[in-house]
Amino acid sequence: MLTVENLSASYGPVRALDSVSLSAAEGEITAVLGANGAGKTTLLRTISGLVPPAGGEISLAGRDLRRVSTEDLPALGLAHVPEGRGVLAELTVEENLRLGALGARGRATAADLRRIYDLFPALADRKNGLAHVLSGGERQMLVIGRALLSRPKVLLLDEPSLGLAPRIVARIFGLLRGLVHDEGLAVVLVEQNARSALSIADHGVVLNLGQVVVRRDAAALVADDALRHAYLGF
Ligand SMILES: Nc1ncnc2c1ncn2[C@@H]1O[C@H](COP(=O)(O)OP(=O)(O)OP(=O)(O)O)[C@@H](O)[C@H]1O
Repeated sequence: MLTVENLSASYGPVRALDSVSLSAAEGEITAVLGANGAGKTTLLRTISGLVPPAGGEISLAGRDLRRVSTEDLPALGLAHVPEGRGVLAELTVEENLRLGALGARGRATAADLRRIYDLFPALADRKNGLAHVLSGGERQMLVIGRALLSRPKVLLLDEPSLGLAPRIVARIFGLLRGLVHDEGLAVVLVEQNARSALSIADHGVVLNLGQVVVRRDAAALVADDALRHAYLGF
């Protein structure tokens, strides 16, 4: 569904991505792992057109994304949930969700909203409350739910586990796994929490200094003690 080939990107003299190749298939989660500064966020931002590529190719269902502007991506089926759980704090939970449909499809229908509330019942309980009262885990559910309202084919998720208790991470990742399985979504999951990410991922790609240093099935990566210790810290 999403294919990235030999993608490079720089910030001035800093080469943050160096010829990175990766793909994300329908119904699968590709985890992108690596230390601080490895280039994970830059990879997602370059796919989304927020950082201009210095070279390489990006295609979504065969279409060249380098020629598509960022604001047109939701309509083509690409949703990006950046790090930081940005919600509009003074809007209600439901108003925040409705924003997710706007860029891609116009107005959210009652059925669209019901689908998100079925997936994340905690949001249904708070739908008329202001987003600023949500816990960190609920905010993460809200930004994922908002992205899903555009009915993406590919979902880019940047560090969804950051700062959340392990129990909440397990719950959100479990929901994500179910969603990918049921709806055939292709997910690129950027995480520093390699252990949790690999517990739900199909494939793992490790970045180091902007380059892919390991690419394995998730289970094989977890089973390889030497790789795990060298790159993943668990
Ligand atoms: N806006 C920027 N301007 C200049 N350099 C940047 C900028 N953003 C990132 N970098 C540099 O690019 C490299 C890759 O950073 P990036 O944020 O993509 O890594 P990361 O793997 O996502 O790390 P983190 O987990 O800390 O977000 C680092 O050397 C970083 O310092």
